[in-house]
Amino acid sequence: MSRLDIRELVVDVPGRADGRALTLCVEPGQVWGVLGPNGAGKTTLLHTLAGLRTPRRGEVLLDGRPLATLGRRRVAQRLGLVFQERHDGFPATVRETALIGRHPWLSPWQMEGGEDLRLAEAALARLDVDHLADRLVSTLSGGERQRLTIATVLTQAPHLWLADEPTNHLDLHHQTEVMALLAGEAAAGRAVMMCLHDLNLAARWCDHLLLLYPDGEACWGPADTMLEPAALERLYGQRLATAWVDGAPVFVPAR
Ligand SMILES: Nc1ncnc2c1ncn2[C@@H]1O[C@H](COP(=O)(O)OP(=O)(O)OP(=O)(O)O)[C@@H](O)[C@H]1O
Repeated sequence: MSRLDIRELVVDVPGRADGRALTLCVEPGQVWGVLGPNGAGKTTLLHTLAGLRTPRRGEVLLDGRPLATLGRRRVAQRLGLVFQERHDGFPATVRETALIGRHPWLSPWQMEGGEDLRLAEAALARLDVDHLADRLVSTLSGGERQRLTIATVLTQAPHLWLADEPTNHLDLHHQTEVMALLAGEAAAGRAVMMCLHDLNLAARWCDHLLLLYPDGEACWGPADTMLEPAALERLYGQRLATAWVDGAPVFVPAR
């Protein structure tokens, strides 16, 4: 299983001072939530951790080796990224799209085999989009498209998930299903880091939290130490009312 070491990392948010450098480890079995208001740098951080953007300072190690020294294929065999934005290059069916998740495991020009297809079909069923397998992606609803994105990363079978708002567009049931899936991945020894706007999903499912402030300040640690109403109110510039339900805090905007 894989771990990500983040050392003295300053992500390159254009026009912003460095703020606090991040030093933390995302370890097998952990579920990290990244919280912060719009523009705080959550997506920029995730893309930096995936090696798609160069940090301003510091480094990211995947299994002890600097990300920058690993080939993209090696990275993609261990690390899966659920993008927030999607740009479909050419017309493809749902099944063909899920199979893209196998590309890091195939040599150039190698066709997908029976086992690849089995993994893709299982992932589509897990995300409840198997009945859409022959449909063109362009015909899907927003929530169906989001579930396909997650099914494609599940087909990729990474050790480490970086997920940018994985519950975007999802109804309540499918939000819960996706959070349970990601928690299950962690329980199976993989690691998860995800950006979330829903504090309550974070409180219920994440065991570690990273709070990113718009000025580049940050704090992180075990979720139960980070879910301080005053810190969260400062994070979002929003007063909150707090209740306890099912053993987890629930945060509601105060009017
Ligand atoms: N290429 C770019 N040029 C200029 N500014 C950029 C560029 N890319 C990102 N930014 C800015 O960097 C900041 C951080 O963006 P980022 O997408 O990481 O925020 P975020 O926390 O994910 O926001 P959201 O919650 O809205 O998704 C934003 O203010 C954004 O406008």
